[in-house]
Amino acid sequence: MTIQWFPGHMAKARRQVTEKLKLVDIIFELVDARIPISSRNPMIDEIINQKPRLILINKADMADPVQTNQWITYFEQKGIRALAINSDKGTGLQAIHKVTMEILKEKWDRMESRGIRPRAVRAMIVGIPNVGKSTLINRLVKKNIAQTGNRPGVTKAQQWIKVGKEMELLDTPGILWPKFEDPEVGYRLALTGAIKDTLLNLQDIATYALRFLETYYPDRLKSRYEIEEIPDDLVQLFEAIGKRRGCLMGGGIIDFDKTAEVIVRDVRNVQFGPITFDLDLLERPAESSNE
Ligand SMILES: Nc1nc2c(ncn2[C@@H]2O[C@H](COP(=O)(O)OP(=O)(O)OP(=O)(O)O)[C@@H](O)[C@H]2O)c(=O)[nH]1
Repeated sequence: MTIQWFPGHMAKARRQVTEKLKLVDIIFELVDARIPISSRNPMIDEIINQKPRLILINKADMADPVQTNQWITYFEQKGIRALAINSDKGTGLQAIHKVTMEILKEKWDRMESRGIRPRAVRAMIVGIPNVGKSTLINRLVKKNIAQTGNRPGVTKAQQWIKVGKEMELLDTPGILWPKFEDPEVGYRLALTGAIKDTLLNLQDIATYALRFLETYYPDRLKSRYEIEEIPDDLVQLFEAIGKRRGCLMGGGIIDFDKTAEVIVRDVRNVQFGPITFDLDLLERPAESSNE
């Protein structure tokens, strides 16, 4: 899905999530394991207010597992439970219900002490575009409900999807916008496929990826493109990769656009192995004042 986030659209998205909040006991906030902070909505705390929440760090198969564990600790130190999952394969999903019941224990105990019979937990998934919301819903219900229930122009009541006997999910997830203001975050969103390529210059995105790989994963960069030494000069690096990958125009001149495309595609297709891009955001003042 392609979304342009105009202020009006943001207000509408926010309103839709806020309206549904009162229907659920808990929010499942889906983030991308490669960018657990950059893939969060900047106003999420304000939007979901005091509602209990579980952060689901999705696409864990594409991220560095050591980093993912550190992110889980990070969130838990802030008092938010977090789980690493892979919605594509269904890994880690079994723990969702158990942890949800731990989060909601007090509320459930209170209900029980007032003689209210235990009922299924009601939950809603929220997250930025492409983070895997529909995949997760489909996995949880093991059917292809999420997409088919979402035809435009079809007026429908709020639908609940049963996940086992003990949980019910809203069939439409809440789509929230990512942080746009920070260019670094923008590149990371582009590299993980959360925003359209046309929003940023492809050569800039590729340059960002190369610099990142050079800094944190130089061996993976060298081995992917069979380069002995990474040249300091960016043009030379592009040329070396372009030559290796046959990105040439007439006369043997390197096609920089094509080379950029190859690099970005390789990152998205995990050709450099699992990578976490949010390595250095833990101490950002903007983030800590947000939480
Ligand atoms: N490798 C991997 N891919 C995943 C995982 N979860 C989702 N995907 C892929 O990510 C892409 C986006 O998934 P969707 O479920 O369509 O994401 P969404 O959040 O519903 O997207 P919007 O409808 O744009 O809001 C798809 O190609 C999925 O197959 C995961 O855990 N691992």
